[in-house]
Amino acid sequence: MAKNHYDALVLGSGQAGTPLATHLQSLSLSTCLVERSHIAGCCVNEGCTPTKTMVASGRVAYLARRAGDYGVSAGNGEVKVDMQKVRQRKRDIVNSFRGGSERRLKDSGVDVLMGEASFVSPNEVSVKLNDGGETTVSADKIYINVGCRPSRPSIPGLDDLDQSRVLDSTSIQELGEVPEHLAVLGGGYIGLEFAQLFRRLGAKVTIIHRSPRLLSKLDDPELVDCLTSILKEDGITMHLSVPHTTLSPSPSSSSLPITLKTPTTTLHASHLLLATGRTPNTSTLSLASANISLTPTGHIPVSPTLSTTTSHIFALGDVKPGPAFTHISYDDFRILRSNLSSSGTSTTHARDKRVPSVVYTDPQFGHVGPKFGALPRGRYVSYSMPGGWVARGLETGETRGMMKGVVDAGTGEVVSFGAIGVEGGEVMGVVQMAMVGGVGWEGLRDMVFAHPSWGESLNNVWGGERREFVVE
Ligand SMILES: Cc1cc2nc3c(=O)[nH]c(=O)nc-3n(C[C@H](O)[C@H](O)[C@H](O)COP(=O)(O)OP(=O)(O)OC[C@H]3O[C@@H](n4cnc5c(N)ncnc54)[C@H](O)[C@@H]3O)c2cc1C
Ligand SMILES: NC(=O)c1ccc[n+]([C@@H]2O[C@H](COP(=O)([O-])OP(=O)(O)OC[C@H]3O[C@@H](n4cnc5c(N)ncnc54)[C@H](O)[C@@H]3O)[C@@H](O)[C@H]2O)c1
Repeated sequence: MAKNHYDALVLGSGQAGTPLATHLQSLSLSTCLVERSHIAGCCVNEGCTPTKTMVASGRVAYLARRAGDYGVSAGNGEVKVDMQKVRQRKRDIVNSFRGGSERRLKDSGVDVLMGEASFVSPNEVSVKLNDGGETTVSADKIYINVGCRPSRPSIPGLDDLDQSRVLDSTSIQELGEVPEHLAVLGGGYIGLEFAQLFRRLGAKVTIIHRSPRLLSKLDDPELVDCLTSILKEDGITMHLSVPHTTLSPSPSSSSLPITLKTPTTTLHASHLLLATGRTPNTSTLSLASANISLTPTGHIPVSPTLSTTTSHIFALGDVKPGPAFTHISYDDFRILRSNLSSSGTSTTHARDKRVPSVVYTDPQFGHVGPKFGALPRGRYVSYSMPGGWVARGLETGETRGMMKGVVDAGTGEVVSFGAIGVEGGEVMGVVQMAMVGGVGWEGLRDMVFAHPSWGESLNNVWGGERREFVVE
């Protein structure tokens, strides 16, 4: 039975809020968690877990088509996809992951309220309960972990389309059949992962992107261009540098019901995926009642220890500005956990220089370090090596991709690293560890890695194309 006053109140069962709630309760602090939709947040229910589960199906389809390259016969390269089975496999894994989180919360003794939270005052939150009614709870400390939702851009004609064909990153995962022609608006993480997945499952796919290069958040031109050519090789059509698109229903005679017009092209699609970014879930939180104002993008500004302008209220995960990843949200939990103990002096600064990320295309694009355009002033040397130099890649028939390390010319420290490869995320993780441990490029060059592993290529990348440059 829920109480009215708690030591701690957690709003949103995201990647930080769920472990934080159980941790607080384990410290004998009475804790309540409010969640409006489902326990375990976006990552488990509609983000990382389901998408990577579906991407695995796409990879199997890709390999089945290439079976002949390996001397294996698999239906002469003709691959059939049962989308309902792909979806069921995804649903099963999501249910199992969510079930685990629900059990852990229940066992911990945290009070869980399923409903929508909004502030009444700096210490009080009203909860509109999902099964009817409303209640108010108060707490000494409040932790906001409400995440983001897919943005709906304002595009002329969007509202005139048959909305069952207009998809976002959540609804696309519930399709029961493969679209005939998927148009993807936005060439960021979500756009690319779904574009390649549905191409592999059998759809015709076209990406329309605003900027001249895909993946604006990972701006190294050499790496992004490498991944772009791979996606083109996979049969994805791209329209880049498209300043605006207009949409309209196609004439009834057309089998493809969506018409997209850009300044240079007109195309027809069966489905449209909106992958143009995510909006923080702050508009219904009544944050003004807690004396918290928002950034122009609707995020909650925080200090390096994650406190808001109201000192007993903290914000964690995607709802604050900065990189929006599960591992960052979970690290926000770690920072608060550390600071709950008397010796804790943890801040976000420690990780700022070395945020890792992986775009789960195949090959993956793993990256760690600042964006190319955000390298601090200094002298650098970059080393680039094509995937065709990697023994493991040649042996497994997976040479697409490249690796690139950027090194401080004075100290030899690796400043950033990108790996496009089948296990690009794992190789990047090895370099991330080297960066944290102060192992420079020469240490990696001379490290004894097992042969023939992907990691072994870290001996060789420094023999690749070498470029010196200065950031003024
Ligand atoms: C398609 C997709 C794929 C992704 N893939 C990856 C990946 O591979 N790797 C990666 O690191 N990241 C990935 N992400 C991003 C990742 O999912 C998020 O960064 C991660 O979930 C962290 O979110 P969070 O902790 O801020 O909160 P979330 O996980 O977003 O949880 C917030 C919770 O708060 C609830 N909530 C919102 N408002 C209220 C309210 N008023 N009252 C009560 N509850 C509320 C929501 O229902 C939700 O459950 C992906 C995202 C998407 C959409
Ligand atoms: N593998 C992962 O870690 C992973 C996977 C999916 C999502 N995510 C997280 O979720 C976030 C959101 O993903 P996303 O792909 O929606 O956003 P994004 O910001 O990564 O990419 C959206 C892109 O769409 C472009 N765009 C915006 N409006 C447009 C328009 N009208 N026409 C054409 N292009 C337009 C933007 O310029 C931008 O580059 C990611 O940035 C990431 O933090 C992570």
